[in-house]
Amino acid sequence: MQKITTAAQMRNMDRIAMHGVYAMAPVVLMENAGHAVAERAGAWLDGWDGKDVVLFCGKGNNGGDGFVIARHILAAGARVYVYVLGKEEDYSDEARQHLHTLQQLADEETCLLLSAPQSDADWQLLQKRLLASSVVIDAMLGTGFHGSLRQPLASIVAEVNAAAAAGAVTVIAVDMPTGVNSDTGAVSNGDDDEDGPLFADMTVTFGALKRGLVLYPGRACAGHVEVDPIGMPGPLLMQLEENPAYLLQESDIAEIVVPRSPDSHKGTHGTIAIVTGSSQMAGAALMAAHGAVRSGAGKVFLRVPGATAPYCIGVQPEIMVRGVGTGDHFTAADADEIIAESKNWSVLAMGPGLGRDAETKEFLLKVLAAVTCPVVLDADALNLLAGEKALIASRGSRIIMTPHLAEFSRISGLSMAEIKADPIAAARQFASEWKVNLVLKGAPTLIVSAKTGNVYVNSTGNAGMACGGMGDVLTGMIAAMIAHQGMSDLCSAACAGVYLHGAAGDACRKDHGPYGFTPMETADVLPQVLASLEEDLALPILQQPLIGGK
Ligand SMILES: NC(=O)C1=CN([C@@H]2O[C@H](COP(=O)(O)OP(=O)(O)OC[C@H]3O[C@@H](n4cnc5c(N)ncnc54)[C@H](O)[C@@H]3O)[C@@H](O)[C@H]2O)[C@@H](O)CC1
Ligand SMILES: [K+]
Repeated sequence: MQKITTAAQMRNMDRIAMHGVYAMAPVVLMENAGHAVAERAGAWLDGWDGKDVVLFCGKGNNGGDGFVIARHILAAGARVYVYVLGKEEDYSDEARQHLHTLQQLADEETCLLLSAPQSDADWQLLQKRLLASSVVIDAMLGTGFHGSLRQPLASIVAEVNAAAAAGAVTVIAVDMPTGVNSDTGAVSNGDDDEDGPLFADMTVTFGALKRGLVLYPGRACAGHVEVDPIGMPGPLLMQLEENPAYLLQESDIAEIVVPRSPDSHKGTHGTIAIVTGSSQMAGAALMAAHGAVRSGAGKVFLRVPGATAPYCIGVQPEIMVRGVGTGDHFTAADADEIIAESKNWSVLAMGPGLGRDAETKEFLLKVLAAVTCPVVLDADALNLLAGEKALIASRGSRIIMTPHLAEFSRISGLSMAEIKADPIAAARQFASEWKVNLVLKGAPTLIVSAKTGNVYVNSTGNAGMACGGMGDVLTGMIAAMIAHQGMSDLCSAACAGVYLHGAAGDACRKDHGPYGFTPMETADVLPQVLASLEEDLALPILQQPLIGGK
């Protein structure tokens, strides 16, 4: 599983690598970092031979990495213009040492060392060089960046972005794209194009992923990301255990969503109860139930308020629908019937289209206090339970809450700005206080384990999924995953549901276009997504075809 770190954790790791028992020379770590970029970017670009490269080296250690890169790509046949943006005397010892080595290689033909542009003529020359080159390497700022870009970096970044937009160059970022905060993903100058961040085609990052490479808006600046261990001692990388966060990838999901046993039956795959809806919003209930059906649930029961039932019965034959009571929303009087039935359920999901009537809150409180199966809470259930931390916490981590950002703001009491400043910390804090597994829906969606506090950052999904009903489908999918054969805990089920939901959205984007595909269509491609997940897995021996087939 790919770990995600903060700048402070990286600095700590660097410090132990250099000054602890490992006693690695700083100059060696920097050499490894620069060499890793030359190698990985070279492989990605089909080699350096004959390429004209413009390389910008900032005044910190990110710039020092740049001096190493210059030496390696020169040896590999590139012609390189190196802009040295810091003063020699201000560089760290290791960066200055690499600059000295590079200075010995400088000539007029293949390696030109230049200082920061000052006059109009300098800027015009820089523009010309950018347009005439094929690759730009950004070694201006890495994990040391914060705030908004100062000059001359802001103007250089604007020139690089303009050259890239003109289709002239491929942009490689070293460790972080310049202008992206490595801890938060915040970018220089927010939405303003002026003084904004650099947009890279590829980023080679060191040691571990940085949060700013997986959180938006920074993630959109990074392009293709590769992580290189740069020779850090293995135990140090393993030690990044404090407040760990991980990127969820296909290989992680393939490990938890294992193929079904060939002798399984519908009882093996769970009885999923979706208890939700109101007459105004019957569709939300149906979409949640459909999400569960398409995720392979053994049986799906939909329980809706009595007056809502006529809109749901017969819509989809595989969903077993029944009305409870006679109203158009649930009330406390409906709770006993649900509690009695729940003894046969593997999981209960509530919230989509539930409505926010005070009587429905009484129903929810009564049901939650009595049922013993795991519960998924979404949408209006979250709004109604906003002040009920003690009741939720008393359920012993048997709940998954799935708020989007606005719902999360309402229940946590945090402002949007506070959440966006550090979503990973906000999500982790909430899961710990409420003792729940949390799915904080957004771009990207974060999942927090109630048991461990580990945070998982989803890597699938796209903006086409930003439409009503997608969350309802997700609720049903997560509920079905809880009952999936071999699923070890609620957090794993939440991770699987979120990842597969995003992957299904990505498949729809590919098939239908960037947006306009529906939540029901998204649920419908799930079997194909599961098929691609199983492709690389060996089939259990009994499932291998005996005759023919592949
Ligand atoms: N031993 C280490 O610490 C290693 C560090 N490495 C590299 O070193 C980088 C971190 O080095 P540093 O801590 O020197 O930081 P950076 O090189 O990322 O940046 C530091 C400089 O950025 C300036 N700065 C900050 N915000 C700015 C803004 N808004 N506008 C303009 N300038 C701004 C600061 O004044 C400082 O001079 C990593 O990203 C990585 O590339 C690698 O060499 C691997 C080893
Ligand atoms: K950089």
